[in-house]
Amino acid sequence: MQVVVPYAARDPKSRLADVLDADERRTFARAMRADVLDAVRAAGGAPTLLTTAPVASGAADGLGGVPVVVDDRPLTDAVNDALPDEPGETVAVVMADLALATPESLSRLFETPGEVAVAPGRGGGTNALVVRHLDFRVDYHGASYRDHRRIAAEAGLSVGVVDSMRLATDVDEPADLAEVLVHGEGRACDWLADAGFEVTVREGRVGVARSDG
Ligand SMILES: Nc1nc2c(ncn2[C@@H]2O[C@H](COP(=O)(O)OP(=O)(O)OP(=O)(O)O)[C@@H](O)[C@H]2O)c(=O)[nH]1
Ligand SMILES: C[C@H](OP(=O)(O)O)C(=O)O
Repeated sequence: MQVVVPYAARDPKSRLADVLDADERRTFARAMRADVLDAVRAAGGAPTLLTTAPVASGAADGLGGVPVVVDDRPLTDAVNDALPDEPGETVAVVMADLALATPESLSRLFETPGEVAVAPGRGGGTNALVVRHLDFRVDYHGASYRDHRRIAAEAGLSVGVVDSMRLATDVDEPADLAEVLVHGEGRACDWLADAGFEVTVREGRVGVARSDG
């Protein structure tokens, strides 16, 4: 399956600016991207990185052999350009900030039936999609899960939904780092631990703290 992995290269993960400086956010975003690319390949997908600006390619960043498309238009326009334009074509879209994605969770998405299959994100977004019909187009940001269901319904397309904690967890805000430390198995989790982040439990609630940052 062709899998488009969108990646904002210029100022990634700006909502983590309170806990990571700009260089750290770039490094952490690259680590998440590498985890996602590894998981896509292990699930049998053929990833293409859809990036807003050129990226250094190399095996160390999980980019060895991955085609890179540079498109600096807004996310929705760039993804729509990559969706099927021939009958019978299938294209998946998997965000580069799904640090908990595993081959198993992605395989479940890829196997979910429907002219459109959706992995909703916590907070109303759309973390991953499989598009098997020409008439579907994306509209990201805001409550995009609801918007994508409406767009599919208006086009008369069937929709499958995958219920997956791993695919629902996009890493946007500092609190999401706890999810990566608790459930992560890859480079993003390792990078956070090396940077001094650890899980805290205060008054029964899980959070993160940085010991040497
Ligand atoms: N190609 C492309 N990818 C994008 C764009 N904006 C976001 N992305 C990617 O889409 C996914 C979801 O992005 P968001 O969480 O909305 O944005 P972000 O830039 O990662 O983070 P914030 O700056 O905190 O909003 C991530 O994999 C981003 O790297 C864009 O304009 N073009
Ligand atoms: C791409 C966007 O991500 P968010 O800004 O919700 O993380 C969405 O899911 O529509």
